[in-house]
Amino acid sequence: MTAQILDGKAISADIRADLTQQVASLTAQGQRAPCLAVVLVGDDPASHVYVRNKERACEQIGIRSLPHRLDSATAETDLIELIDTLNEAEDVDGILVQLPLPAHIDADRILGRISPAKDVDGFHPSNIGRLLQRRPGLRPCTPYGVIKMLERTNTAVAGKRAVVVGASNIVGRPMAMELLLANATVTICNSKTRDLAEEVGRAEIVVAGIGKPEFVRGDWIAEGAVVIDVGINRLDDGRLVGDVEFEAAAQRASWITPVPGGVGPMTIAMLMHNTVEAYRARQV
Ligand SMILES: NC(=O)C1=CN([C@@H]2O[C@H](COP(=O)(O)OP(=O)(O)OC[C@H]3O[C@@H](n4cnc5c(N)ncnc54)[C@H](OP(=O)(O)O)[C@@H]3O)[C@@H](O)[C@H]2O)C=CC1
Ligand SMILES: Nc1nc(=O)c2c([nH]1)NC[C@@H]1CN(c3ccc(C(=O)N[C@@H](CCC(=O)O)C(=O)O)cc3)C=[N+]21
Ligand SMILES: [Mg+2]
Repeated sequence: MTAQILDGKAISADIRADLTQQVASLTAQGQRAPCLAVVLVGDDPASHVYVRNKERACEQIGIRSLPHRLDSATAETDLIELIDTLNEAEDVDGILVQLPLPAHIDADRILGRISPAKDVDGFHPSNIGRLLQRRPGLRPCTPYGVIKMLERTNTAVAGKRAVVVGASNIVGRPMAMELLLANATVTICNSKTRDLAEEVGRAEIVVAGIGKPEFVRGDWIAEGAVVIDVGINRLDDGRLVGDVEFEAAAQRASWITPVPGGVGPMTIAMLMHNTVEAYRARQV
């Protein structure tokens, strides 16, 4: 089998076009535009690129973006003060604090300080708990985007054996919860998993998010599996590759996401979706 490409760039463009229309009809009714505050601490070059991409997506859709670029030496107390101000601001709908934060700042404390109603990343313990309990809330963008991509394959997730490789708070764990919510039978692997090849080989859906270039070998993939690659790894030669050995995996998979142009653009589209959702929820 040779895989069909799950084109995150195209799917995210559809989602963004839909949001553009929604925002246009809100503003045509005389309502203010939704607003996303983006907080960036320090000068990590990759973070600056991501934040610029988010601002560009906002602009395209008609969401107002409110950037806060802070010095790497910013005190945790000052960052908390900024979060509190944004939490209180009537005209701010979403707050995103770009990760990673400098080592002297406790990221969990910061993420936990964001009002759950404005937590468009879906990282607040309250929103994670809501996802766990199948209650409505803001859903983490990357796993939510993966679910939207799976919908495009027109294959049911319910009843499928899904294997998530990676168990971080922002990718693997919420991804596993999303798949469970969609009634898959879910296995979560981590760095202590004894036989990763065997676990992956049983999967009808594989989601890889570990941050190790091409770590998941193509010959581990079961014939006909759907392969979702969340990994973004910049190689020394400047190339961007995923966590899956793409060419070899594509020989066996039914569907596969490329890197770049796969999950990454979906994450940004779902961030925009969450911002509009947070806006609507705050209007009533
Ligand atoms: N496309 C997108 O929009 C996004 C992409 N990413 C990318 O996804 C990747 C993962 O990011 P993130 O979750 O933040 O990374 P973390 O480093 O926080 O987590 C990595 C996870 O992978 C697990 N892991 C590491 N090595 C192995 C192994 N050999 N076998 C099985 N599991 C392993 C770790 O296990 P343990 O728990 O035991 O330590 C951990 O749970 C990165 O490449 C990142 O750039 C991240 C966010 C969004
Ligand atoms: N609070 C917070 N929320 C996040 O969602 C968050 C974060 N912090 N910190 C970093 C990670 C990573 N992440 C990506 C989003 C889009 C692409 C993306 O669009 N990638 C393009 C390529 C971009 C490039 O060329 O480098 C693609 O895959 O096609 C990648 C990675 C969001 N993250
Ligand atoms: Mg830290």
